[in-house]
Amino acid sequence: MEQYQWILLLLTIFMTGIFFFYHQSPTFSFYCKMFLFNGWIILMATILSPCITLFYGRRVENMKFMHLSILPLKNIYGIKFMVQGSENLNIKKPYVIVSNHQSCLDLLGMLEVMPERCVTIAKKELLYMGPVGWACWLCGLIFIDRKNKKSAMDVMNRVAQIMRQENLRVWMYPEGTRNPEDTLLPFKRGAFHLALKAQVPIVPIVTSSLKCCYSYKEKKLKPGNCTIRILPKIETQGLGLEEVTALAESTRKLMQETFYEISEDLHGEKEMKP
Ligand SMILES: CCCCCCCCCCCCCCCCC(=O)SCCNC(=O)CCNC(=O)[C@H](O)C(C)(C)COP(=O)(O)OP(=O)(O)OC[C@H]1O[C@@H](n2cnc3c(N)ncnc32)[C@H](O)[C@@H]1OP(=O)(O)O
Ligand SMILES: CCCCCCCC/C=C\CCCCCCCC(=O)OC[C@@H](O)COP(=O)(O)O
Repeated sequence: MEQYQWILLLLTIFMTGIFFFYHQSPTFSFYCKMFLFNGWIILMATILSPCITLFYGRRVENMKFMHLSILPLKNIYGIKFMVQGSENLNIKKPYVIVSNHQSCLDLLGMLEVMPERCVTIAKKELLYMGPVGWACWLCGLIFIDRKNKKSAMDVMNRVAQIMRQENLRVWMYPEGTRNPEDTLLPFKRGAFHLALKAQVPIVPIVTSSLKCCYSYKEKKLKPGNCTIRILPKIETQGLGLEEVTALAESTRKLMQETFYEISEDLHGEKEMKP
């Protein structure tokens, strides 16, 4: 046999193996789906980043490229978002969005409802993910070093200074990390310091439990319907910095109640856990 025929034969055996295992093992099919999910993001970032650098440079408007390139993932994986309360985002001025963070699927939900001129606060590690980090930087994401609290706070304080000047909305995950459980983690205070310092409102956005579509523990990724509820803004004008903790607590309580209310598999769950 010629060399290329050997290669074709090996490739066919390899693909048949993948096909076989994909249907035999749920764990293997989960990893295949995750590979495709991350692979798609890396591919899009690799193709688009050089073009965006060349034509636009770093600007918050590039977020629409992220939106367009990530959109197909929603259809590929059959994840449907029902959005409630969109009218609550009809605010012309800057504001801080606080949202719960369950898994990588939150990226799809975030892009589904993200208003114009909105940047996300993200962990610094994302910046080192090659083309993905480059794409995030081009879209204006703001990176914080969670291990270096002082520098993280400095960055946040600078954001507070510029968000009114630049008319920016800021998207934050106050839990500070992904949390697949049904009880929200205690809120970090960065988002609330930001809103109070810039004297802008807070808009809480809650995504219902994603367990119907995704669970890393159970190695599950399947089509499903989720609800995203945008709550009315919480005004911060006139509030002092001494009220940060109370504001963070009351916002968390409101979001936890909303989470139980909109998560179908948690209906009836009323008890508030600490
Ligand atoms: C174009 C093509 C595209 C294709 C490719 C697409 C790529 C797609 C990729 C997209 C990626 C999407 C991005 C998603 C990423 C999401 C994340 O990374 S989430 C993780 C990062 N985010 C956060 O961690 C935010 C939340 N954290 C905080 O807000 C924190 O408060 C903190 C600012 C990091 C500080 O940390 P820490 O000290 O642990 O925080 P606290 O416990 O809250 O505070 C302790 C203490 O300090 C006071 N304080 C907090 N902030 C301030 C401040 N700014 N100024 C003054 N004081 C502050 C706080 O009050 C506490 O004091 P106290 O006395 O105890 O009350
Ligand atoms: C040339 C070097 C190539 C490096 C390749 C790196 C591979 C990167 C793979 C896929 C990139 C997909 C990025 C998806 C981003 C999803 C956002 C997200 O969910 O971030 C997690 C963060 O909110 C919280 O982090 P932790 O829960 O604290 O952890």
